Amino acid sequence: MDAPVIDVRDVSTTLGGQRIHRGLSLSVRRGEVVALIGGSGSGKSVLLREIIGLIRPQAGAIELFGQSVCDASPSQMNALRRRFGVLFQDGALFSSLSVEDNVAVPLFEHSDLPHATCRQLARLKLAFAGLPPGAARKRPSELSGGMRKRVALARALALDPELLFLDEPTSGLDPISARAFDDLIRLLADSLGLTVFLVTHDLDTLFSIIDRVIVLADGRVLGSGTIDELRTIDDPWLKDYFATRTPKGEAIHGN
Ligand SMILES: Nc1ncnc2c1ncn2[C@@H]1O[C@H](COP(=O)(O)OP(=O)(O)OP(=O)(O)O)[C@@H](O)[C@H]1O
Repeated sequence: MDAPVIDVRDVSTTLGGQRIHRGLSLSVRRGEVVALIGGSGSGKSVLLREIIGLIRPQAGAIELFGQSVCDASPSQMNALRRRFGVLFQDGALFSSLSVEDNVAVPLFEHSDLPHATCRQLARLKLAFAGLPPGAARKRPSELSGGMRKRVALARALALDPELLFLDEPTSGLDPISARAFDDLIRLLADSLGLTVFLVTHDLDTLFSIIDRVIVLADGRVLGSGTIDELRTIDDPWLKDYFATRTPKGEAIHGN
């Protein structure tokens, strides 16, 4: 069997004197679309930042593609970064750059291609993310929130990653744009064979595009599985969470 694409083992994290993760373990296989859920402050975003090497946990091991993140040298981390894309909650676009240059930045940084070629590739990624050609020369501030999310997604895809991290991808979007964005993520995962790991509060995302849900509580993984499997867990937060939405025959994607 393939080694997991993401492997988190026994991670413990304390930040500002607060224990956030207490021996947390999870893994994600190639091609899975996995959502991480949990109450506010349960440590989802911190875990995401640890997995991508921005924060170092006090204890435990994190591997991406079989390579340790915690022990990676700067050049090893750089090589790892080329294999994954990240879409942060606020998009983190550069307001002073054009949309196409925002998407081209990873190519400017990680390839030896001429800038004109990087921009051509950026325009392809923008089309892939569903943006019209006219958007490329605009500034991010001239686009709608939904379009800016798509620019950020195009940038996360700039280096043709195998793995995509998304932090609250549908936050701030109206329901129609949110569902369209969900559909785009699933389409990309299916057509490119991407592994997707996302943090979300959006139940519609879980019901529509996710293969497996991982629940964080009390600094550990409370459960992992399809929504139907998680409904059987006797936990007050989880029961309240799912009670906000009754099943309408929506089936979670098979696992
Ligand atoms: N740099 C930091 N220094 C100190 N504490 C931090 C830091 N970053 C996060 N925390 C704390 O860690 C805890 C977990 O934060 P995190 O952002 O991971 O929660 P979350 O599960 O993503 O929450 P939400 O769903 O509300 O976004 C919070 O109590 C937060 O205040």
